[in-house]
Amino acid sequence: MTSKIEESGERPTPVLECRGLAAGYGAVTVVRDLDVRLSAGQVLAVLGPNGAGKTTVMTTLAGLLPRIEGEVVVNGTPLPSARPGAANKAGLVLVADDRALFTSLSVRENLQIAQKSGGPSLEATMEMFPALKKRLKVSAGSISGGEQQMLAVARALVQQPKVLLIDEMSMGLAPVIVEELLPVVRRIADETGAVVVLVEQHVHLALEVADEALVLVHGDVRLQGSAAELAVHPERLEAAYLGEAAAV
Ligand SMILES: Nc1ncnc2c1ncn2[C@@H]1O[C@H](COP(=O)(O)OP(=O)(O)OP(=O)(O)O)[C@@H](O)[C@H]1O
Repeated sequence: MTSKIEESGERPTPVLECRGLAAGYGAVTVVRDLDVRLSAGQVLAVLGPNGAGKTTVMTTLAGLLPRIEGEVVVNGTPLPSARPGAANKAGLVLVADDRALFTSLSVRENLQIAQKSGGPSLEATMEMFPALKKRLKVSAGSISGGEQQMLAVARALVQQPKVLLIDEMSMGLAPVIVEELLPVVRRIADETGAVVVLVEQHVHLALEVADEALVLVHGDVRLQGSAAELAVHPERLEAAYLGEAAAV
């Protein structure tokens, strides 16, 4: 069905927009000129070699690092720089690469701490993670790495994110576990309408679930476009990783 906005040719207000974002540490700029425009339910894969600036982008979007330049806009409202509380209130939720779980608390308690009034119930959230549902009473420190990652994502979901930022969910996990987890990311975007920004080292798996992708190299966007296009042109990805500028 075609929406009224599509019929009139207007572009819908993006859920997440970054314009001319520059990020870094103190006077040192490590990411430059990042432009992103994502609508509800879209998944962006942020790719690139070690040290490219991917985590810096995520922490800056979440308001944990001050922006050096540029704007971050959520549902049309510009966010103040370096205000993690304001970013969270606007609907940005970061799943950090260290997962930051309360390991001595149970899985259920980790989720209850994060729950928001009016947010989804634990039961509804657990539908996405049947394996975790069986582990609700177990301490978060005793579940497997894959289950801990599920818990970290579930804990973000109970906060009803408009923008879910997931930094390297596959860190330390076997590829077979990553193959199970990444489709859940697609489901989250499809079923909740959240925008998902995903930093991922498993490039081909990430492109399978993403709508858009960008490749950061030394803080510059070397390639940006449709994930499906990139998936069928691995040579463009290779060129970007090797430092040759290209467009999708
Ligand atoms: N706290 C910090 N202070 C100063 N420089 C930092 C800090 N954290 C990261 N950097 C530098 O910023 C650059 C980008 O780092 P970042 O962690 O964002 O890259 P990344 O793409 O996420 O890498 P990886 O894939 O290895 O996690 C690197 O040169 C790094 O040394």
